[in-house]
Amino acid sequence: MMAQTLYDKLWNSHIVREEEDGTVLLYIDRHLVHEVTSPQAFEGLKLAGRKLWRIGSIVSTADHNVPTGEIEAGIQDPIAKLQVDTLDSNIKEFGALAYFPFQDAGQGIVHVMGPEQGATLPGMTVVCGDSHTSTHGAFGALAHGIGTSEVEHTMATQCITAKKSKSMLIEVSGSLKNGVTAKDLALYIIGQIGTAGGTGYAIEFGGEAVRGLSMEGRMTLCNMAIEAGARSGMVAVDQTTIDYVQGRPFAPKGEHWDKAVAYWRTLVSDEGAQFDKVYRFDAANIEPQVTWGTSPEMVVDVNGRVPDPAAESDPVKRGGMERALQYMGLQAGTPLNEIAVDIVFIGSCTNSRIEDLREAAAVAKGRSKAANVSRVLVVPGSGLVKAQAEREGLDKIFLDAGFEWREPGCSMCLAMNADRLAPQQRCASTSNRNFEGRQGNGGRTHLVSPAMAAAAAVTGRFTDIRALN
Ligand SMILES: CC(C)[C@H](C(=O)O)[C@@H](O)C(=O)O
Ligand code: SF4
Repeated sequence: MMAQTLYDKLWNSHIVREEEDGTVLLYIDRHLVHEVTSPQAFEGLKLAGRKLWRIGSIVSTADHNVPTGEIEAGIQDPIAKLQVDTLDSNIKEFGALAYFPFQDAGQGIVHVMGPEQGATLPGMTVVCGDSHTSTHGAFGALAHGIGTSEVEHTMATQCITAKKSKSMLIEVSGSLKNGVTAKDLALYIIGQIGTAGGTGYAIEFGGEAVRGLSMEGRMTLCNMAIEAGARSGMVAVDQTTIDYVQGRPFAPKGEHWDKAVAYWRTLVSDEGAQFDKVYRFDAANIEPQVTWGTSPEMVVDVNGRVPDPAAESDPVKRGGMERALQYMGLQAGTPLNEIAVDIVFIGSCTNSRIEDLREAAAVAKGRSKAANVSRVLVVPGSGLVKAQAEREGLDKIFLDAGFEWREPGCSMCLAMNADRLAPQQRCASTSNRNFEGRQGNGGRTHLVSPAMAAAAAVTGRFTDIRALN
């Protein structure tokens, strides 16, 4: 048999039917559901008098609209409240394998909750009406976002219609330097291949530097595959994957576990498998990254400078850079480490897992928020992450440093709840998108790793984390 990629294996094992033009009905194992993209889908089922095809595939939580401050008081914003209440009543009516509603101990950002519950498993097809579903590919799963009509289609039939993407391998050799994290790797890759670099491809991340990442790091990397233009990113299964999954609530148990592990170990690209495109990078060239513009590809090393549009020969790119500098309130040539920040946000499905919080806390420990920084929000990705962090005393470290310790949710990652930037406020953020207005109208977002965000919080400007050690 021909050598297969991991993507080939995941794809082939889920084909229900294939048309001559290559369109496939693809079986979906796990359907993650949040409050923003599910109301119309449930409404469609109701109108057609349909039920869920497989209740046991649905795992749900509320995340985008939930407040992260005083949650005992409930949701103040009527539109947000309606959306979250609608999810409650839909799940009550239709059922689910598991539901973690607002104020539940297991509630959290859907892409943090799924893996930590063992609801995301190797070999699965995972969908959600959310572009960052690519996160779950870290488990050797085929995972991507779907639109609301596909959410309804999946609910009704357990399938989506799809066409196979081209395959891309991004191989990173060597080991990441001290202070350089999966987030820096993700930003670096996007800086190199661009936000359209992965368009039309399913990306497999491999090589020594990727093998060396924890599951949290792999999730951060696959989370940002969508910012590189690819709907899905994935990492082959290895012992790190299996160790992470073992013992989680929805992971297989007993003899099922042994059988599952034997299968999961086959979820790697075969020796000699062919990819449509291959990129190779060396981890030794990667420094801590900071975005300077309004797209994740507008990124430089922390010790670099804001680039000069005049040096760009492509007029379209030059125009984009000029506009970005104006929006961001920056001058070409300014050293990144002289840019002062107003707000710091540590959270989002990119970087709100326990390891991210540990990395931020290691920087915050014994230090305090700089005087020019008005707020530092630390937002755990889920209730379970929050509880774990509190067991480790991380909350105290943050509070002692003058940071805010908040309740789980998407929070300031996007302006859909009460946590937002005011116009022109400059934010060091561990999230994944720095588009105009993403964190609030007129807000200025710089994407960084958790350690770099904490370093910006305590020094008041972008600072090479290694200069603090
Ligand atoms: C609201 C949701 C549909 C959206 C997405 O698809 O990604 C959001 O999570 C985001 O990050 O912009
Ligand atoms: S944390 Fe941000 S990127 Fe992730 S699902 Fe929520 S809004 Fe989207």
